[in-house]
Amino acid sequence: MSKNKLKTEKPESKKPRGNDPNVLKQDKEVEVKVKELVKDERTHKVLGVICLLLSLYCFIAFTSYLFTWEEDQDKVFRYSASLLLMDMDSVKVENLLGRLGAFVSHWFFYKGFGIASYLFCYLFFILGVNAVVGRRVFRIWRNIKYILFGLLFISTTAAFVSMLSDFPWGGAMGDAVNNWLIGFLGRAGAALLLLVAGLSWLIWKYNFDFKWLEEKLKAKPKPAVAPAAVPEPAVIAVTPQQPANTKEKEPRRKNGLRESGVSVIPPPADNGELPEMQLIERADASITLIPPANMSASEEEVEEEEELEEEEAGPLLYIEETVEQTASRNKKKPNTEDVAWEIKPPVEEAEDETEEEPVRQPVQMDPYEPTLDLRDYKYPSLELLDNHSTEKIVQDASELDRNKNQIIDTLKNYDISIQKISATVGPTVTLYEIVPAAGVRISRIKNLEDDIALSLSALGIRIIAPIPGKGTIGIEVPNVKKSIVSLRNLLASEKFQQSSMELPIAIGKKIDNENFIADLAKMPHLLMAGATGQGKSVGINTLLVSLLYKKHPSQLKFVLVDPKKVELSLYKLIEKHFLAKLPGEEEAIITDTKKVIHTLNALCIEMDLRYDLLKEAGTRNIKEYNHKFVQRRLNPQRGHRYLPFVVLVIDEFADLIMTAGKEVEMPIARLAQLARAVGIHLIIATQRPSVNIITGTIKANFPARIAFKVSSKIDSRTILDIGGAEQLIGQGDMLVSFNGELVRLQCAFVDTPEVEKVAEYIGEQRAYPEAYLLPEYVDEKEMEGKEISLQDRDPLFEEAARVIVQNQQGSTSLLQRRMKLGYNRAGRLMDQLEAAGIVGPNMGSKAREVNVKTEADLEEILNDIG
Ligand SMILES: Nc1ncnc2c1ncn2[C@@H]1O[C@H](COP(=O)(O)OP(=O)(O)OP(=O)(O)O)[C@@H](O)[C@H]1O
Repeated sequence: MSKNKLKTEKPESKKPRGNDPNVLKQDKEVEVKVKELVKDERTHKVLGVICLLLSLYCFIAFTSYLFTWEEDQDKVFRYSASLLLMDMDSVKVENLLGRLGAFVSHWFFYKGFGIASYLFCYLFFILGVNAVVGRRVFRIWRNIKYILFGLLFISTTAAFVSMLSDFPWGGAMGDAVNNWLIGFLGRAGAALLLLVAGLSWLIWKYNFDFKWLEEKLKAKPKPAVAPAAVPEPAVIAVTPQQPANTKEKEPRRKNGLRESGVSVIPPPADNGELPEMQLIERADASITLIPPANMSASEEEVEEEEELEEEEAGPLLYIEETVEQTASRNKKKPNTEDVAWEIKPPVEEAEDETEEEPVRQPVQMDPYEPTLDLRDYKYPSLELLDNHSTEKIVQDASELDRNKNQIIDTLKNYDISIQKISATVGPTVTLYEIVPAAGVRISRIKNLEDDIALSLSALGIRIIAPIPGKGTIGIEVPNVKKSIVSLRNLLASEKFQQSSMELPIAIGKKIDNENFIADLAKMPHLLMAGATGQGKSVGINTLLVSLLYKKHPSQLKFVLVDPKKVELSLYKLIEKHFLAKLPGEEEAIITDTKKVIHTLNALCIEMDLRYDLLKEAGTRNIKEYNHKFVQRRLNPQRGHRYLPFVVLVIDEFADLIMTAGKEVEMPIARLAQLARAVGIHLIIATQRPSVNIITGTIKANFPARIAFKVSSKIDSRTILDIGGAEQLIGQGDMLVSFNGELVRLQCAFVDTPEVEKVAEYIGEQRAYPEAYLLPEYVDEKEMEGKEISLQDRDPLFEEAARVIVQNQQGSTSLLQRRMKLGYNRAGRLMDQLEAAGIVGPNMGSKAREVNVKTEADLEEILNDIG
C-alpha cells in the first residue's frame, strides 16, 4: 500500500492521535486562542499605539491647560465629572481637547502633580515605543524610578517656588509635601533639602568626575612633607625613621608571611612556573627557593633568613611621588624607575600602639595614577566615527511573509507540520523560530538540514536544530536589505560606555539586535579565521578601535604583526602612545618573519619578567599587582612598575607558520598558555584555518574563536569544531564561539578613513618619547659558536660577580633588577661568570649554583683574572 493512500484515509477513519497536521492544528488553535491573543505581537503593537496616542493626547491637553485653566477651572469645579456628560451647548470649555481635555488636565495638574504631570506623557511615550517596536528601546523600570522621583521632586519644588502663584504649579501633591516640609524643616531647611535632592540626582545620573576641583586643589602647594618636594628626578630621599628593633614589631600573618611583601611569599597559583616551591626574598632582593619537602625541616633556616633579612632590610618602605616629580617625569622618560621617589617610613606596621605612637606619622599619600604619565591625553571622541547610513534595521513585512510561507511549504514537503513560527529580524539575517507540531522529532528536521536549505534556495541559510535551551528550531535566512552595524553606535551604547571590563571589545550585533561586547582579558585570547574578503581586517580594526576608545596609553600596548604589510600600517601614527617594539628597531609594526620570531620571544621574556615581579609582590595576576602598585605598596627601586596590558595582534598567521613553523608556534603556544595572568593577550587572524596552521596546541589555548565565512565545512570545523561558517554570507557576518556558546553576529563596521581619523587624533597628542620597549632578545643560534672569552669581559663583570656572591643566588633576573640591565646583557654576564667558575651551569628555571661562598674568595678570583 502506498504511503499517500494511507494518509488520505486517515482523516476519515478514527480521530488521529497527533500525526495529522491539519486536525492537530485546529485543536491547538481553539485551545490557546486567548493566551495567544495576549502574547501576540499585534496585540502589543495595538496597545503601543494606544499608549502613544494617550501620550500625545495628554501633551496637547496639558499644554492647552496652561493657557485655558483660568476659564475652565470654574466649570470643572462646578460640574465635576458630570461635566463630561453634559450637553455640548450648555457648557463650553476652552481646552483644545474639549471637556475631557479640561477635566483630565485639571485632575492631573490641580489635584495631582502640577507641572510634573508632563512626566505621564513621557511614561506613555516610552511604554508605547517599546510595545510598538517590540523590544526594549527604553528601560522601563529605570525610567519609572526616575518618573516617580521626578513627580515628587518637581511637584514639591514647583510648589515651593510658586507659593504666591494662582496656577497649580505643584498640584495638590506638591502643595501637601511642600507644606509638610516647611512645617518640619522651616522655609530655609526645605529649600536646602530640595537643593540637595536635586544635586544628588544630577550627580547620580551624570556622575561628574570633579577632576577640575581635584586639580585645583592639587595645584596649591602642599604643606612640606619631605625634602624631596624640590623637583629633582632620579634623586632618592630615604628617611628611615623606624627604630632599629623593627623586626620585633613586624606583624606576621597567620601563615607566617609578613605583610610587607618582602618575605615568604607563596608562589602564584596559576602561573605554572614554580610549582611546589616556596619563595623567600631577602631584604637585598635575593631570592631563595625552598622545595616544600624541606619546609618543616628548614623552619629554623627560614627564621634565620627572616632575621637576617630584617636586620638588613631596615624598615618597610612606602613611596610617594609628588606632583612636581610626576610633571618632571612626564617631560623625561616616563618610566617609574626614573622618578624621584620619596621614601617614607611605614605607618601601619607597628604592633605596640603605645610604644609606636610618636613614630606613627600618618602620611596622606595619593594613589599612583598611571594616566598622569600623559595627563592631558584626550580619548578619541565618537564624532571621529561615521554613522553608516543604513543602520536602521529594515523590516520588510512582505519579505517576512514570503519567507514564512516558503518555510512552512518546504517543511510540508517533508511531512513536517508546525505549530508556530515567529521571526526576529537582525541586521543581516532573520531568524525564523519554529515549534514543530507534537510528535515531530527534531532529529528528523536536523537530518533534513541540507534539503531544507536547498529548498529555500537562498545563500547563507543556517539551521539550528534545536536552538540550545529553547526547544525550538531556528532557520536563519539572509535579509534582502542588509544593514550595516556602525562601530560608532556600539561604542556609544550604554553597555560599552559603562562597562567595567578590563579590555572591552565591541564585536557586533546579535540577531536580536543586542550589542555583543566582550572582555578580551577574560577570553583571554582570540582566534579569527575567514576566507579572504569576508571581513577579517574590518574585524581587527573594530577590536583595536574599541580598545583605543576605552584605554589610556599608559594602560595598554599593542604588538602589531602584519606580514601583509598594509593592513595595520595605519596604526603607525600611534606608535609612541600605544605600540610596543623591540629595542633598537625602527619600525614598530612588524612585517618581517625573522623579526616576528624575535618579537615573540621578547614577549615571552616580558612575560617571564612580569611573573618574577608578580611573585616578588606576592600577587597572582596583573590586576592584583597593579592594585598593589597603585597603592604604593611596591617599590620601583626594586624594578616594580605599573604593568600595561599588552595585546599581540597577528594579521596573517598562516603566512608566519608557513615560513617559520615551529619557531613561531612555540612562543605563541607558550604565550597562549601562560600569558593571561600577566596581562598579555593574543588576537590571531588567519585566512587559512587548516589543521597544520591552527594546531591542537594553539586551538586548546584559544577558547574564544571567531569565524567569518570560510570556504568549506572542514575549515569551519577546524576553527569552531562545528560546521556552519561555510554558510555565512560574508561582509562581516560571523559566528563567535565563546563561553561554550555559538552566536551569530554581524560584525561592527569601521572604515579605513575612520581608523585613520582616530589614529591621527591620538597621534597628534603629546606622547611618550618612544614606543614601549620589549626586552632584548638574542637568538641562541646566533650566539652559538661564539666562545665566551674572559679577556673580553663586560665592564660590569666585577660588579655583577659581587651582587651574585653577596646574595648567594645565581639568577639572571637578580642582575637585571639590581643593575638595571636588559635581559641579554644580564644573560651574557651570567655566561661570563660561569666561564670564570663563579657560578655553575644553567639549570633551566632554577637559579644557578653559586660556587664562591665569600667575598674574600671572590676578590682572590678577581685578582687572578686580572
Ligand atoms: N562588518 C562589516 N559590515 C559591512 N561590510 C563589511 C563588514 N566587514 C567587511 N565588510 C565589507 O567587506 C569588504 C572586505 O572586508 P575585509 O577587507 O575586512 O576582508 P578581509 O577578510 O580582511 O579580506 P583580506 O583577507 O583579503 O584582507 C570590506 O571592504 C567591506 O566592504
